[in-house]
Amino acid sequence: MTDIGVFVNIIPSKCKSTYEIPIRKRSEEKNIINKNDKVKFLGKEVPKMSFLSVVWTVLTGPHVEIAYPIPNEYYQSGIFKARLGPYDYHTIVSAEFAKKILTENEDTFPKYHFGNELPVHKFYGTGIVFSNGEKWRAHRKLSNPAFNRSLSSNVMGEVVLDAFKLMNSEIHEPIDIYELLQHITIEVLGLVAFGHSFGTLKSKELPDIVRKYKTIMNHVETYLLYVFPFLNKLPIKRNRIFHEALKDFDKYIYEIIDMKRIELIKRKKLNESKAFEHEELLVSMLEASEQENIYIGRQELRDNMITFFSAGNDTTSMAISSSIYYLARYPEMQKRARDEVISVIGDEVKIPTVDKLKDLHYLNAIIKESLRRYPAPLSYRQLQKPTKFGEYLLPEKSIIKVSNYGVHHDPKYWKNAYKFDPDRWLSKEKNEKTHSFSYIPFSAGPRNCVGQNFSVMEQRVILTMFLIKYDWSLPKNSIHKEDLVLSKAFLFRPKNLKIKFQERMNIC
Ligand code: HEM
Repeated sequence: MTDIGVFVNIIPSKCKSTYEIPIRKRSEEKNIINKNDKVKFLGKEVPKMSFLSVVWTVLTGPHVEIAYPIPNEYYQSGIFKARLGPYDYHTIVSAEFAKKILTENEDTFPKYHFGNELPVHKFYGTGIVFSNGEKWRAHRKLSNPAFNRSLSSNVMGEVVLDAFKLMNSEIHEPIDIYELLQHITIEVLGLVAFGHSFGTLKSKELPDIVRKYKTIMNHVETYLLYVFPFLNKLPIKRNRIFHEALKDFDKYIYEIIDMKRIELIKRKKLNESKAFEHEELLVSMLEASEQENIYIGRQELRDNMITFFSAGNDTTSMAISSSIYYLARYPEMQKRARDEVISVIGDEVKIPTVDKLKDLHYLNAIIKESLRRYPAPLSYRQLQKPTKFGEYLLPEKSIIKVSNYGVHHDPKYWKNAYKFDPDRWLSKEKNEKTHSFSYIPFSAGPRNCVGQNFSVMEQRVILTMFLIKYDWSLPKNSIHKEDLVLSKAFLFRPKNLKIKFQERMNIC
């Protein structure tokens, strides 16, 4: 941390700022002075997080907006900025501003392109999450039908039954629930995306390829590598281990892709259709690319498969972990959720059907509330033109982050915003003070989450089966007694969250 000066915002703090922007047809804007082919926008300066607060949040927490609680000043402006390394990041916490960014045409506010040297780019490449324009539209066209065809509560349920076997052999000790859920979701995604079992639940010992994946993710999520990009270029051990793990992981994924392509060609020759109730994502995308006449190359398939695999596992694991955590912390909620599950599904450990899952109103409220408290903080965009947010005018190229976490805790729309309260989703008044964009865990608009139905189904299946099979609680010495403590990763995840499970006595 010697190069602390990188944090310092060189723009002097004053109440008015002046931006010089090449002329466009924007004469309707206020505060414009025409001058020699240039216009000057005199906008009020967006509130800036102090240097010390930024340093503190980077060192102690996962994200700058998680200054807890978010200061009211930022809710009044709806936007604030923080200097991270070489750039100013503008964070939106207003539902109205989020709506503006998310619902406009996807080309007006495209995804921010993280530098090619950054680990996020090296791992995800230019698949659906990070591409823009025509390339993104082609990916999305192939992904939508593929996701609809790959939903299967049976695959998810079978994996949970395997997890129970592993849990029962270790039930005398509190279990790291996030880690277990990661193994469950990796296994589900392996089967759903590639028709491939990674074997994460066969034994406590993790398969080598999954350990490599974790090494990669650990590196990709290291915040300091984004704040100080030069670190990525240093010939240090950490970077070398990352590149080696990435090479091995890629080789593994390419082998699966090649195998599936051959399988598909063989099936075509024999004129066979698969006898499964669902189709693997990879195969569905290959089929859709033929039907739509959209060519998808080997590397693009790799980028998308890796994206689905990764986007789907940490996010869903966090969502279920926080539900399990709150149910451990509030036993009366756990009992109410279990009573509901038993009354709708019965007291037998079995895979629930999709129809029944929809009738679990209280459980669904728990899932919604968990996603409100801890959504996946992802959406980075870059302005292609000067854009007004209320009284603030931001220049072209500004980097914008839509903080769904911030929006989800705005006191304008959420009473006791930091309280976990599933009943807020069931009460009649719930819609009185809301805004259509005050709840956006899966983002919204054209670039919303393509896997949201998949994830919600997975959360429902896993929580339902856990509620029938086990009672659970926080160990006496838990660091999470007062609140969920988060690790310093890029995405939200709990820090060492151990849960004590006990098999219920009266289940069939
Ligand atoms: C609780 C679980 C999940 C949450 C909270 C979540 C959240 C999000 C959010 C906020 C975005 C927008 C990102 C942005 O604007 O940069 C997104 C996009 C995306 N998500 Fe999810 N997600 C979840 C599960 C999944 C699953 C299970 C998959 C796939 C298996 C998935 C695949 C994707 C993809 C491919 C995109 C990019 C869509 C596009 O750009 O067109 N997500 N997700």
